[in-house]
Amino acid sequence: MRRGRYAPGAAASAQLSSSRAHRLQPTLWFKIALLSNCLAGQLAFGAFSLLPRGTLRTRDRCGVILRAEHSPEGLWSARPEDREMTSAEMQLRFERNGFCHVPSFLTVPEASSLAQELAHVQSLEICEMAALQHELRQHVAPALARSCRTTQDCKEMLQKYEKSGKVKFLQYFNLHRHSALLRRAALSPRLALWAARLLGVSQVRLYQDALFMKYPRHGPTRWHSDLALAPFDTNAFVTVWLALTPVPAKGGAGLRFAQGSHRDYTLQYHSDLAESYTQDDLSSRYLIAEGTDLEPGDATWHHGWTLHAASPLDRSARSPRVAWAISFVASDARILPEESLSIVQEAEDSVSFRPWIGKLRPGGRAEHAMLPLLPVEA
Ligand SMILES: O=C(O)CCC(=O)C(=O)O
Ligand SMILES: [Fe+2]
Repeated sequence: MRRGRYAPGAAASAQLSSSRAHRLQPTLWFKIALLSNCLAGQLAFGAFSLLPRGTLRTRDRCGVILRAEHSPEGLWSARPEDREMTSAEMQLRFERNGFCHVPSFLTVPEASSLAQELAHVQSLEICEMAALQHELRQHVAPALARSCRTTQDCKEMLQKYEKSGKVKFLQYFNLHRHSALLRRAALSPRLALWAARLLGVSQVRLYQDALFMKYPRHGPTRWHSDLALAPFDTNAFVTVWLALTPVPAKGGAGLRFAQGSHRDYTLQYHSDLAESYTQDDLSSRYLIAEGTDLEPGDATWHHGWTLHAASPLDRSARSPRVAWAISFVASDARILPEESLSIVQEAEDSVSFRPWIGKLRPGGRAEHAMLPLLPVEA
C-alpha cells in the first residue's frame, strides 16, 4: 500500500499556454515578505500596507477562525480564461496524465499578497511550533517533539536530524484556519471551478492546505500519493500546488509526476514498488514528468492518486522554495471504513484531520464544518 511520502521522472506535462507579459519583477515581493519574516517576525509585516485594497488583514495571533465564509467576488474569482483552460480537452488530458501545469494561475498581485499573508501566518509562534513539532514527531521521536518548549529549542533539535536527509521540508498545515484571507483564497471560486472540472464532479470540499518550505539543507520529497494519507473513501481528490518563489526546472525542487500512476490499478497487486517507500526510480513503470520552470503564481495540479516527488534544492540556493498546496475532495465523498481509517490515522498527515475525524462515522458521508463546501460554478 502507498502510505507515507516515499520515493521516482520526462514527459508530456499538460502545458497550457498563457501570456507572461505582466510578470514584471514578480519575485521582489516574495523576497521582501520572506526576508522580513526571517529578520523581524511579525513586526516585519507592516508591509501589509502594500496589500491591494479589499484584501483582509489576518489576526495578530493564530486564533482559529471557525466561521464558514465563501469568497466574495473579486478574490480569485473565476476568470474567462479559467473557463477556457478547463476545457473538455484539458479535462481529458488531466484524466489521462494525472497532473497538469498552469502558468499564471495567480496574477502577480494575487501571488504577492498571498505570499505576504502566508509569511505572516507561518511566523506566528503557534504555527511555527506546530510545524517544527510535526517534523520532530515524524522523523525523530514523539517524546522529543513534546519536550521542546520553544521554537528555538525545536529548531536546534531538528537541525541534528536535518543532516540525515530525513527532513524533506517544513510543513505548515491548515493555515487557512488562522487567516480570513487564506480562508477566502482556499474557498475561492477560481479554485472551486478548477478542482470540480478536473475531477469531473459538481462540487468539492476543502480538505486541507499546507505550506511547504523546502530549504537547501533538506532531503528529497519521496514518491507518494496524497490520497494514501487522507481519510476518504473516494477517487475524487485533487491538489493544487502554488509556487510562491521562482522554481527553476533544475535544482529548484518543483514536483515530478509519474504519468498515469493515478490509474495504475495493478500497482498494488503486481509491483514491488507499491511496498517500497525508498524507491527512487520509478522510470521502469512510468513516464516521469520532470518539473518545468515555474514563476510565483504558476500552479501544478495533481490527482490524489498520482505519484509525485521532488528532489532536494540545489545546494547553492540561498533561500527556501515556498509553495502553498490546497487539497479538495468531491462533496459526496465518504470516510474510510474503520480498518483503513485506523491505518491513515497512523500516517503523517493525520494531524490535519484530527480536529474533526472523531466526529464522523467510518463509512459515513464526509460532512463537517471543517470540510467546507466551495461555491458551485455559476
Ligand atoms: O512541496 C513538496 O515538496 C511536496 C508537496 C506535496 O507533496 C503535495 O503538494 O502534495
Ligand atoms: Fe503530496
